[in-house]
Amino acid sequence: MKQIIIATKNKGKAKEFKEFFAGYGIETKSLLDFEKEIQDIEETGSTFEENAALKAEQIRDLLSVPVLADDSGLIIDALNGRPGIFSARYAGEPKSDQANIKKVLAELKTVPEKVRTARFICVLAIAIPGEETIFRTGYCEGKIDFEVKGSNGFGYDPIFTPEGYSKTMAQLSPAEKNSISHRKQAIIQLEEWMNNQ
Ligand SMILES: O=c1nc[nH]c2c1ncn2[C@H]1C[C@H](O)[C@@H](COP(=O)(O)OP(=O)(O)OP(=O)(O)O)O1
Ligand SMILES: [Mg+2]
Repeated sequence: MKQIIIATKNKGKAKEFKEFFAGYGIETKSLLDFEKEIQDIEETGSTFEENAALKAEQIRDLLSVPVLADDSGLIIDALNGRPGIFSARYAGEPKSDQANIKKVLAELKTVPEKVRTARFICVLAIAIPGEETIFRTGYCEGKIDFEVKGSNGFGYDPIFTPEGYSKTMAQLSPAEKNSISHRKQAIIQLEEWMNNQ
């Protein structure tokens, strides 16, 4: 495989996938690279897998090429797993990283450091014309900070400190984040499949 379409309009994800796949000699294009506007896909599933499949399969059917989609989010133990599949729109529409972060910090205001445990999850779906969709999952364990720190990355990175680190994801360099992230772990799971393409 020489090229794969990433069914995302998230610039942060698109950039990370470009870097991961360059390492395998595969070129990526995201939905942001198309001149003709591609409609937003409604994420109506009740699991990360369902939403990843919805995104990958709709774009595959539209373009008739191999498509990868990423459905990801933040799972916070003290919030019973929220925001979970609702991570992107946790504070409502239109989706805003800043508003989402504000909501999470407010909900965790009185929660002590020790029990602020959380994990990022990334579910990848790969949809290829005429083939069955395949899935791979990656996690990154960590804790939710009390305040916003750093400006790299995207989403909840400024409030997430990965296990074993004393900086938030947004204070790590892109290369450091990409070596430990949930997305990287999911890509590692995909490696065997990629080697057979
Ligand atoms: O590495 C990450 N660092 C920080 N935050 C992250 C990360 N990975 C996912 N997240 C957050 C962002 C968003 O609030 C949600 C994903 O939602 P999700 O629907 O999968 O993505 P999206 O709507 O931003 O773009 P799209 O659906 O077009 O791929 O989890
Ligand atoms: Mg989305």
